[in-house]
Amino acid sequence: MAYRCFSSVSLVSIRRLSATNSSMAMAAVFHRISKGQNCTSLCTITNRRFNSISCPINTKPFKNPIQVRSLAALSEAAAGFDEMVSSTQRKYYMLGGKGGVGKTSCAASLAVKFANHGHPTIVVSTDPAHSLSDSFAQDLSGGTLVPVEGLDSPLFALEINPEISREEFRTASQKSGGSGVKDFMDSMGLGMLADQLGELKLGELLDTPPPGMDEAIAISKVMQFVESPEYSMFTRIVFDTAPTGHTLRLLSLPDFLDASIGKMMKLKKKLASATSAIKSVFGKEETRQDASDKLEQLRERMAKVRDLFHNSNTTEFVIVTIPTVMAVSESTRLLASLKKEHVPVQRLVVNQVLPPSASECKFCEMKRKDQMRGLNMIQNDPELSRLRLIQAPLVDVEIRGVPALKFMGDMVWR
Ligand SMILES: Nc1ncnc2c1ncn2[C@@H]1O[C@H](COP(=O)(O)OP(=O)(O)OP(=O)(O)O)[C@@H](O)[C@H]1O
Repeated sequence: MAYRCFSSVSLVSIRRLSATNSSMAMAAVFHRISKGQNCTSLCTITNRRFNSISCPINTKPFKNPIQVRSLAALSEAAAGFDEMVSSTQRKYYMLGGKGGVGKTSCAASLAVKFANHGHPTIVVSTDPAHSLSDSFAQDLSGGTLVPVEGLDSPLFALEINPEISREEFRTASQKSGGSGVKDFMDSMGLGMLADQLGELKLGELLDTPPPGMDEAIAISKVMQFVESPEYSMFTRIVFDTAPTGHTLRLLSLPDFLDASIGKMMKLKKKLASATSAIKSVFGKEETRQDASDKLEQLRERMAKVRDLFHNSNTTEFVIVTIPTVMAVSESTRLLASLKKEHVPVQRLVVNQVLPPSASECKFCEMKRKDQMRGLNMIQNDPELSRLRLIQAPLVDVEIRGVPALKFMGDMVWR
């Protein structure tokens, strides 16, 4: 049986073209793709056989031309990248959505595009299960800013190590009034104050942190970087966030942590007189002061994170989804929660949409129908349909490495 790839877009060919730096040829390929020509014409341009997704040849035309039109109409919606790139003021973009829909690919491709448009950019992963390194096909781990190779403009990546950040927080809290101080106060016969500490349930908080706490700490860590004068040159910060559940909890966490840390600080002041007698004996005042400063800094940063989430002049949350009923339903819930938290949202990326094709096999036909259901849900949802819809086609190989991300960025962020 003869086989032909069903996807109109081939990264295999694009990689080859980008390796020869033939952006004109890439533009020609993409032009043909966007005109809905099938893979045969793309193969002709690139003179390359596809070897990824394939299905039996079936030259049947579409049964339902409305479906094609509807997909095409969606693809005409542009991201409004000009607006995203225009200001030289620092902007934060947070990309989030259901697991596996393409958040990292979209975030990384946006960061590459910003960098290529003259914005020194940082792309940050706050997902404890990082995939930035995989997406860029480079080792970006280590919890510090790492330059991304393969671009002419400055792009740095940061994968926050939640374990290390949590440990820092735990140490600071324990030194400044957490369970370490509780034991200490107990041993000094100050049981009443120790009970007050117990009420804060700090031990519990630190030993079994609520989901999302890693993220909140991660973001506060990012603030540490972005506030530092050394990094003031960066004008675009793109966050690749964890799947929806984490993100939602994260949004309410700055308030929660601010309150918890606030309680700790208050208590710290109450304890000041009691500890002043002790400190001379133990000579640990300096350490406690350091820890206390650290906690105060964390609190200030949390307040900044909270403000940042809500400032539509500087921040935008971009929802990423795929055209399936499950993913769209989750996007609806995410948007509702973001609205409730007053987080600015303007754009919805619908990723992995089957590109138009002149011929159709049974599998593609079924898949396209299925995707139409998801797309219709978006169009009929009063809230989601108000967003700027951006379509990203399904490509036939994994999106990995800078050339592939550049290609994706040019498709999505237009
Ligand atoms: N438009 C696309 N066409 C083809 N493959 C894609 C597309 N977008 C993403 N992918 C692939 O899907 C997989 C998941 O993508 P990605 O890691 O970006 O998703 P994610 O939402 O960040 O996942 P997670 O929730 O696990 O962090 C990757 O292998 C990626 O290359």
